[in-house]
Amino acid sequence: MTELLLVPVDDNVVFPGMTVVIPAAEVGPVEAGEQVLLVPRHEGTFAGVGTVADVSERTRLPNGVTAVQLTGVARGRAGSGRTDDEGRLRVEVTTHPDATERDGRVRELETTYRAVVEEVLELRGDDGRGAAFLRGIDEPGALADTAGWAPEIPYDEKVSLLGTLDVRERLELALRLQRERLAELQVRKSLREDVESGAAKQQREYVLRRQLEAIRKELGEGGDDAGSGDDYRAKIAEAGMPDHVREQAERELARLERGGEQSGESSMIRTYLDWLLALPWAQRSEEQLDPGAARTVLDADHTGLEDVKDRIVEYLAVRKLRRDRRQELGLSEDDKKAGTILTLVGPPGTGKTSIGESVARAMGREFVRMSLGGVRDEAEIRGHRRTYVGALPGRLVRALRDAGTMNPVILLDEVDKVGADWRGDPSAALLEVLDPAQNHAFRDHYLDVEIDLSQVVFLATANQLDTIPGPLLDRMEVISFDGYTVEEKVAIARDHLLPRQIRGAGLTPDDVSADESALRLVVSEYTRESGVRQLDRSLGKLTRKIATEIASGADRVVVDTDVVRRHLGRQRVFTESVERTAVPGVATGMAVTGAGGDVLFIEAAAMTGDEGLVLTGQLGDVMKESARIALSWVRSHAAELGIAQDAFTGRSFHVHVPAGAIPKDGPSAGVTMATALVSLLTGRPVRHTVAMTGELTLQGRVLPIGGVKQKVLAAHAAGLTQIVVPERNRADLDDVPADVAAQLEFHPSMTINEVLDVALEPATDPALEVAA
Ligand SMILES: Nc1ncnc2c1ncn2[C@@H]1O[C@H](COP(=O)(O)OP(=O)(O)OP(=O)(O)O)[C@@H](O)[C@H]1O
Repeated sequence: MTELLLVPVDDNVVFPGMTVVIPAAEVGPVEAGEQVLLVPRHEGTFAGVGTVADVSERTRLPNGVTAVQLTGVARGRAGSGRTDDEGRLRVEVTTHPDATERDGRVRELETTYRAVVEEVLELRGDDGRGAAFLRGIDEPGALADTAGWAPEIPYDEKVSLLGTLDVRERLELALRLQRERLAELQVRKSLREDVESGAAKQQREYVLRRQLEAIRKELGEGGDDAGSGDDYRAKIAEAGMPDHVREQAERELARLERGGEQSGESSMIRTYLDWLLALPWAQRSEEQLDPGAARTVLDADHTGLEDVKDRIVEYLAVRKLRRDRRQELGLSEDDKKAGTILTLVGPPGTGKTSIGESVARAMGREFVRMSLGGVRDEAEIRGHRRTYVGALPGRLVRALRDAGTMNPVILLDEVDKVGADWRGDPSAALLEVLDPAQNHAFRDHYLDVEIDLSQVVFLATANQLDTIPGPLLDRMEVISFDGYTVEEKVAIARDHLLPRQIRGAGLTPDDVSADESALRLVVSEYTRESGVRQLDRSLGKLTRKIATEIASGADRVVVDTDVVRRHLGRQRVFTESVERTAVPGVATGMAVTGAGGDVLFIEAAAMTGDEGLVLTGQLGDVMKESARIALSWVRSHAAELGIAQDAFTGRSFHVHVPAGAIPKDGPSAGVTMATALVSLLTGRPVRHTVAMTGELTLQGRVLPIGGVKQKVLAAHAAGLTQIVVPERNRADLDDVPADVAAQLEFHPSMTINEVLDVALEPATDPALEVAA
């Protein structure tokens, strides 16, 4: 214990490691090389812990005062004291150097502390010196003490920090203080930015307005003619608005005129009036509902899709009868039979959007497409209130503006991709829009007037049903698009896609013609899809190449299989199953993925290990369960399957489903997984002509699944001919087009044993069975 001169430091805290300069008169009689105890003091009250400091030198400050430079060394606590001859207080001091051991928690605190302080430094516009200083500090206690430098941290907190002798506690405290400091800095920064951007915007607007005035003057237009009150008055009078809307418009106009041009509100009022005027209040298309004529239009635009067209024509016929016989049927004026909306569901590129367009054409109405993909916010449908900065009307109002009539066909595209989050549920807004009891008085938040949507025909499209919100689905009448057969695709290419591509490439039918075998080649070897998107793209590529030939002087090109191969290059889609199923352990399944029907190859492998089952390929929980069921069933029937019981001991099994082919309905891969495992364990390869689907139970029963038609079409397109489906899906096979069904052999199965009988090559060599 040593006796040191006590030097009070008023309202300031000097930490070990800090250097301060204090007027010599306040310090007292000390020489370089001596030590003193610096103790923080506030309104006469001393802090409990101070800092032992080295006196390094005396300097003369620019103002002539002599000062002493002191550097903090360690924490120190004052014990008993006495007043010396010169009236100075000298105290017994116990020093408390920092303990240096570091445990995991301290290390963790250090890392977090550094990260937080770096962020603080960045916000404060550190030039790198602060960061370098921080890096130079190695001891955890000293690191915590760096909080003592922060000007934003109040005296009391600094005193507590100095008084915290335990290094870990000190770090915890320092971290809390720095976090608070960071939060405060962040708030200040965003406030500053808000103010700046607001001011910049206003300034910009002001400058632009001044320029506009100058330009008008230059043009001799004087004042502000365009968009003036009179101008609006005339437009409002002509717009044919319903009374309540016109009154609202006039009220706003009066506000505009009262406020004068310079008022900050005027541009907002103008924008609002422009939007009100943009709606086609008085415009209607004369509706045609002749079913025969409609059918002609639908047939002209689309090949195939007979069921779809039938359903649409029925819908139109019902609509027409209800309209014409409203009185006889005792229907109210409101009843438009718009309660259900036709929803076209199916894989991409199957013509859902384009048939929607045809429906509009058939009904003699305008068509607008309103994409709902990724809409999460109710305000996107219904607009933002005008009080919201940058407010705009919602998509419905914009759709009506784009349509130019109040009775268009509006296609709600991708209803299955509507999401909801904290900003509100867009599907609730949609429900209101679609509800005939409410939609004659739809209120957009921005326009804030009632808009009559009851004349609009709504259609919807979706890739899948399962993600459509339930209450919406209740209102929908679903029409499924299951994808096209090879022959249908060829016909679509010949009648629609190719002629359009030919025109698009600047060619005429005199320049090019294509034979059917060439189109079939493009369909089957260059595309793999349920719809016709890739097909359209491939034909586009082909016609562009031909256009180049014609432009370079060629006479006329007849597209045959050679031309296709020359222009489209190597074939893209292989009939893979022959190759893939050549080895035991691979089975061909059928699935419906987000892109429609597809075939997938499920692979099984075994290795030494005790992990039981390993699954790879981004499988959902349901698929993982299917795989477990498959393995359990195979194990429990090993003997009858001719699998040695020890085939399972000390071995792990690995089931892989290639990415990109993950079925939407997880359980339908059950039989395929079991077949792959049995194939692996018996060494019997799966027949390369067989494709299968079905849910498997632990008892080995095969349960029905969905999407039969889509799956069968995909298997057919992939060149498979033996199709295994659950017995209870037998009825669904009627949906498969007859020309496709004629080329396939179906095997409805009740049990997995029946599946295996069809799927596996016979056991050839008994030795193989054991070897696996
Ligand atoms: N049966 C058909 N007859 C003629 N053309 C078709 C047919 N089916 C699709 N098409 C054409 O294929 C293209 C893709 O169709 P469309 O964009 O309507 O698909 P979609 O089902 O709406 O796809 P998505 O779900 O991705 O929106 C369009 O150019 C469309 O005209």
